[in-house]
Amino acid sequence: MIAGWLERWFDRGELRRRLVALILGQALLVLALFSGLALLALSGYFILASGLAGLGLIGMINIFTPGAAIRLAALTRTVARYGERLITHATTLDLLTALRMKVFGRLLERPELELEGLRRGDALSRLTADVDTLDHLYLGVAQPALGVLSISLLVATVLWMTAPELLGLALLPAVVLLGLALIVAYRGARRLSRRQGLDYPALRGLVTQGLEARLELRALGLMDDFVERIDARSRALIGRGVKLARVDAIAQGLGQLAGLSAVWLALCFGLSTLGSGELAGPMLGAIVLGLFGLAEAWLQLPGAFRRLGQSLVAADRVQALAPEPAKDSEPGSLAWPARSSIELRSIRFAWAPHQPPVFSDLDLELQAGERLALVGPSGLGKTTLARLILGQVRPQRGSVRIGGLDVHAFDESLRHRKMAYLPQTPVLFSDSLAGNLRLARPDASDAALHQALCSAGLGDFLDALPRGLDTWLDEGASNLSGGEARRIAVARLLLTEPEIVILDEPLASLDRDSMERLRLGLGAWLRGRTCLIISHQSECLPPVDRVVDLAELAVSA
Ligand SMILES: Nc1ncnc2c1ncn2[C@@H]1O[C@H](COP(=O)(O)OP(=O)(O)OP(=O)(O)O)[C@@H](O)[C@H]1O
Repeated sequence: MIAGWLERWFDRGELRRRLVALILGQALLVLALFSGLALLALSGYFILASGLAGLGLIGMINIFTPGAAIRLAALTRTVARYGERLITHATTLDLLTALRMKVFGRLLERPELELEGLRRGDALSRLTADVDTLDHLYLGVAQPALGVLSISLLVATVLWMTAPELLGLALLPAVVLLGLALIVAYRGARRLSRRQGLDYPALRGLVTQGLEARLELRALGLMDDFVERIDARSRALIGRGVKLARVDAIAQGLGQLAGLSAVWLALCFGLSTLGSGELAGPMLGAIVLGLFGLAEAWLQLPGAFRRLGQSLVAADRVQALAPEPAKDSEPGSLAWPARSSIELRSIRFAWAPHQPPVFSDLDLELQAGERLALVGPSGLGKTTLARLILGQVRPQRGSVRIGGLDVHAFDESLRHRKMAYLPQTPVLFSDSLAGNLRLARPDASDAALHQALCSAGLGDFLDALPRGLDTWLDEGASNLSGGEARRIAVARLLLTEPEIVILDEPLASLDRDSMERLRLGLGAWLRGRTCLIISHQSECLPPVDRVVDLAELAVSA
């Protein structure tokens, strides 16, 4: 299971490079566990032998060899444990770093539309948490499980050689009980973690929504109801946490019972056979304390199996959010055509199979360098059309061609460089004004930024800012008016050099004066570029060659 998952994310070379470290770490862990066990067994032997010799029940004993062996075991345990931690933690962190890079790399390969969904759905923070959970998979699950299995086999072999009857009478029942503890831990954690994984984002989403809509909720008198909903969700989440803790406690209890039952059973049956001379007293002491050491090691297992359940749920989610890219989705590698005309032919597009199509048979053509205004009432599909041209979504039928070539044949980064898009609600980052503008052109001089702001009609606005280009913009540009934020986004666009420009409501929320200034600035910049301007009304547009009403286009289609 774990091996299959690892192979899906890492190629054999990457795994082989880390394999030596992983094997060395595992060997050191087994050595540390074995030394701990030997320490207890030897102590048991030594204490009983000394006691019996003191009572005169056995003859002289050698105290030097067991004493030296105890010191050696204690020293080995400490050094092996230190080395194991050092090696395995470094390797696991290294693997996790590589995994993170791969997961986020794959995410970036997903279509933009899906990424939008991820951002909204809080999926990214869940993904980060899930990748972090995966460090348990080796450190908290595979490694202790293999280590404990190794020393359990070792103890079974020693018992088989020294007191074979204890194998069936003491060890076997304890192993059955331990198996039960592991099943409880694994199944309980898997079931509850899956639900918890859904509850956390739902609660976070609800709290964020509540914070964003707090003024509306207050105005409508719905705040108490909303708080009650958050409360109910968090109570459900806490309830699941309590259940998980209960499962954990039951599994730990069963695990402890398994270990201690091995000790007690070995003691009882061992004592009963002492008289028959099958087992010497000091040897029984070694076995009982050795089993005590094994019981201690077994205590790690229920926790490891609980983490296995949680990690596998996390692994499934990571796999689902960042699946392997389909083999046929190789990015195109065509060069950009000399003439950037746009041609949409017989387009049928629906957002989802069960939804009515936005377009059922749409044709539209823009000559290279032409400036077209697309007008029409809200909800008719103007933005959808822009996204089809940008290649963000694919039509179910028909083709979108740029310069005669399919838009998806171009590499995505080339498309981003050659096609600029001003969305209806552009995003500004919490950064300085200059930082926001330089996203479009990192090497732009202050003079270029100043010029872009003036062309967007923000010359006076900039002059009035005490800190000028260094002015800080709050998250979501909340310290700006809607019109200012929109024009800053336009200024950012003016710093780019695209062949095709799509502007979604560029002059919305502006007064007549600002609109006039922006029309002039945009008009000069758009010269020579193929341009599609989307608007509700045919008035208030930058100068265009042609106006097309989408309502007529869609009806005539
Ligand atoms: N991401 C999406 N997922 C599902 N449906 C969508 C999505 N975006 C838009 N739609 C639907 O597609 C239809 C066209 O929407 P679109 O935003 O393209 O219209 P519009 O003409 O640009 O509207 P407006 O002028 O109000 O921006 C609408 O019915 C809308 O609900």
